[in-house]
Amino acid sequence: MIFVKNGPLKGCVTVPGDKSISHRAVMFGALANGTTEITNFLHGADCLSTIRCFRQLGIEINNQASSDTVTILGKGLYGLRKPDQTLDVGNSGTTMRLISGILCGQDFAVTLTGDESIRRRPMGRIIAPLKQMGADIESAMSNHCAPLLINCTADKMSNLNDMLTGIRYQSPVASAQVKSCILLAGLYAEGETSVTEPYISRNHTELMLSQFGAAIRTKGNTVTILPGPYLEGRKISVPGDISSAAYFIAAGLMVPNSEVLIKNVGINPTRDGMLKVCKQMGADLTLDNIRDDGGEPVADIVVRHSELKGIEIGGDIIPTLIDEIPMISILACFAKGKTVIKDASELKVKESNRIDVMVENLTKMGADITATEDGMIINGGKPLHGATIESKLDHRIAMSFAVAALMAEGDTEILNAECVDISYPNFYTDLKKLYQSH
Ligand SMILES: O=C(O)C1=C[C@@H](OP(=O)(O)O)[C@@H](O)[C@H](O)C1
Ligand SMILES: C=C(OP(=O)(O)O)C(=O)O
Repeated sequence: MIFVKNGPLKGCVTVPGDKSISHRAVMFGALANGTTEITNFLHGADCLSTIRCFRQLGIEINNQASSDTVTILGKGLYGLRKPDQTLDVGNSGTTMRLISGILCGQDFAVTLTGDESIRRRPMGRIIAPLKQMGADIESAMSNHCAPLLINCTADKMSNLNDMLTGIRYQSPVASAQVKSCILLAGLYAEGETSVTEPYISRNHTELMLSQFGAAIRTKGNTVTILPGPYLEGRKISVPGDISSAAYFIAAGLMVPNSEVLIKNVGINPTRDGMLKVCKQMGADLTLDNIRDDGGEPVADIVVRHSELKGIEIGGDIIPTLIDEIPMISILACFAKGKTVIKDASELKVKESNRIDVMVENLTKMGADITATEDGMIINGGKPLHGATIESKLDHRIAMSFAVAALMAEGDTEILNAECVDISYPNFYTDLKKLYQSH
């Protein structure tokens, strides 16, 4: 797909539902008793993978493409059935890691796999704690990656009660997927299960599980859950995804004379690092109509073109903006001075190695950017020119460069641009509307 310099961006956009919250709503709805109705569900390929897996596990899910509402007929914590085939999570790390915690609590064996990218991503980070809980979970190729073989049938369990055992886990990484996986296994464990993280990662699991009736509490960086006994189906309204809003925030700030209103965006403080960073860089960015939507804070965001300055980004803010770093690194190319992004080595184990892929592609466009061990250094101010961009089938890379192209002289070609389907199927249409509507 070819993109050219364009702008200004004017008008209003409503981003689709939050990916993390959509996944969790399906999973917890399946484990609850009764009906769960999800509005503003994200119909991206990743969340559809979660729906497909839970259908294979015997859950009835009504999902009409014409409507944003999905209905789950939950069967309770012990209502899943053995699937006939291997479960395929597609490209979704969230599905793979969270479902593994749930499947370790089931009395049937199952194999989990996914696409080529998923089969390269590290699963040792969930295998180790799940094994500590007494689960029988293995990497099929013994390489700490998927396919995963899970067999926690009664005869395989080391615990005399045929159950998982609660653990106190000190996680080496700040990862909501690792944390959520262990907490979900904790629903099926004997005693308390707790996870302590080096920095707090997104807390949607904690907020939503508690609404479903789980006994879960947070103190500092530690979350503790008690087993079962009963989750109750409920209505869930999914806020717009701040990770999708990030592209319009950046485009509005970078392209001269732009003014964009982004409506109904989730601003949970464990996800809002991009807003803080933009402010610190000097952005003209305001939050209007701040409200609570079913336990998650939501706002409308107004951004106007701004002169930005480089800053240092690292430490506890990183998990709160981890998926926005590709976009932030492009923003830094248009800021005055130096931006240093550190403590972000997790970027290397996403859908692609997002440090290398950003540095490689931005260098092709003429940026002054260097990869470091745990991030990147960008000297802003060099004009960008069009280039051929390898998206590496990574949705966040494709979307980030579609925005960079608006500021680059000449054509920018993005290879495999359709991979945005993973989290934002209408992204290019929504972006175009903002610069073509006036
Ligand atoms: O829990 C989640 O929904 C997610 C957690 C993050 O991954 P990690 O837990 O690996 O940091 C994030 O990058 C991913 O897009 C979604
Ligand atoms: C890393 C991401 O997702 P996941 O880990 O679920 O594949 C993402 O959406 O940027």
